[in-house]
Amino acid sequence: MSLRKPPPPRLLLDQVSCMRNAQQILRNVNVSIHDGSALVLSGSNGSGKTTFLRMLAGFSRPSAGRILWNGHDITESGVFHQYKLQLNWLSLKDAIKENFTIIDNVQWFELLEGKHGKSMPAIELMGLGRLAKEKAKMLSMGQRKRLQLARLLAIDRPIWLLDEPSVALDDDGVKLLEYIIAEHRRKGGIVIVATHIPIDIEDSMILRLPPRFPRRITLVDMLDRCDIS
Ligand SMILES: Nc1ncnc2c1ncn2[C@@H]1O[C@H](COP(=O)(O)OP(=O)(O)OP(=O)(O)O)[C@@H](O)[C@H]1O
Repeated sequence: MSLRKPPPPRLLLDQVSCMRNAQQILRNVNVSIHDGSALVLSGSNGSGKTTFLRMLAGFSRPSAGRILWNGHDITESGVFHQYKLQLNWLSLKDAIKENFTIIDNVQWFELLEGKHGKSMPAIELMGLGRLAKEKAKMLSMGQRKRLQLARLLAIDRPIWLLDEPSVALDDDGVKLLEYIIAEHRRKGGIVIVATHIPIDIEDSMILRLPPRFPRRITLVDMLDRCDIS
């Protein structure tokens, strides 16, 4: 019998609640996330998936509870400085420079990381090798998503926060996405993904957020709805 203690979670959400626009979006969420694991956030439009990711990225604070990274509260400034360097954020806003080439769009981020040499292999893996010297403005939506994923690989940070990563990808693109997620986890990385479209992520934890209810009707709403003619 082994008496070795299990490792503490890399990320721990402890009774986390979150408000947005004066509405309660998340209530008392508890999740332990270990190296190599994946958390999938699902739920209808407006249920709070992006809000959840934004909170993990430190763009907003929990209204109650704590998010701990290596046992430290990420809202403490000394901790946040280190924590944010662990994050790789992919969102629908793609931050692609239209007049830069595809390779420059990736290398620019890699350079900011003080890294070198991963951009071209990442671009090739994502199937954009032949387009590397083209301007980004000529890319299709799916190719832009592939470019974002290449950037994710080139930057190579341990915690991936992915907001609808499969949107606009074709079947092969989704398979590549599933592959790079599996590889990242195999190396001990963490993946937290908000998605409507089913993605094949082995042994993932699933957090289904309940649908939002419309907020209470105010006097202004009622006046707006009055048909005064
Ligand atoms: N910029 C904002 N300011 C205030 N409230 C917002 C803002 N963006 C979203 N919300 C509100 O927060 C709630 C959760 O939105 P969120 O974007 O997190 O949902 P989601 O599950 O990611 O939705 P979708 O599936 O449509 O992407 C919604 O009720 C929405 O109206």
